[in-house]
Amino acid sequence: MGIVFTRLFSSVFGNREARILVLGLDNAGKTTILYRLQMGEVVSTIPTIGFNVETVQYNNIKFQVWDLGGQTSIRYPLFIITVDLLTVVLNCGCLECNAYGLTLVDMDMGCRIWPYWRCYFPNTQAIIYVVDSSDTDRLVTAKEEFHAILEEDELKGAVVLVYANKQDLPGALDDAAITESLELHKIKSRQWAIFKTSAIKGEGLFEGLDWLSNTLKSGSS
Ligand SMILES: Nc1nc2c(ncn2[C@@H]2O[C@H](COP(=O)(O)OP(=O)(O)OP(=O)(O)O)[C@@H](O)[C@H]2O)c(=O)[nH]1
Ligand SMILES: [Mg+2]
Repeated sequence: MGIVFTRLFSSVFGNREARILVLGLDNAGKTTILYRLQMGEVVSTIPTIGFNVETVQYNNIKFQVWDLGGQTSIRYPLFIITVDLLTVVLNCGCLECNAYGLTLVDMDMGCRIWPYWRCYFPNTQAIIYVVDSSDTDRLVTAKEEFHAILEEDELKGAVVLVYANKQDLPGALDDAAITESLELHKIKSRQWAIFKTSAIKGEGLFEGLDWLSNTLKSGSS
């Protein structure tokens, strides 16, 4: 009843909610972006183990933004072997797996075979994929990672916003070059856009969010 009322209230007053995953290789700038969007400030970061989640209210949409650490990825699940069951569960994010109704018959093996990010995929409306545009050595890895994410069933309906981040650094590739490197033109069945950003300077982030909010609004009745 509560949920029905909330939905009714939301549809009458135009408040929308969207769940967004911020993904990308480690050091791409995901956490810096998250807090730039949320607080308007640059925070000092350490590599994210697990996730950060914050709410960003923008353009009449309440974005629930999940920033998943890039140290682990869909292709390289966490391999944590420990006798301490609690450590295994917390480090692997498998509590979230359970929350989505997945049964882990063998907790230890379950954590090891379940790619870590996948626990966060259900009910996602959009992916923000962050690339370090100056890290040219790892663009191939960033591309492979990106296309593997797009293959995931749970993310088939999600729209994609790419942030070509760290534009302030010398040698950073521009949006056209990142488009080519990530082979964005291979994306056929969903809406996507790329924006040049500098999380440090605060440039491009809200332009991307404008595109995202307009795209999400036009996609929902
Ligand atoms: N010059 C520059 N540095 C940036 C920018 N965005 C982030 N950084 C720096 O890049 C480093 C990594 O940023 P994080 O936000 O921690 O990266 P992350 O993607 O969250 O990394 P993981 O948590 O390891 O996945 C930090 O030193 C940031 O200050 C940017 O636009 N320009
Ligand atoms: Mg981080």
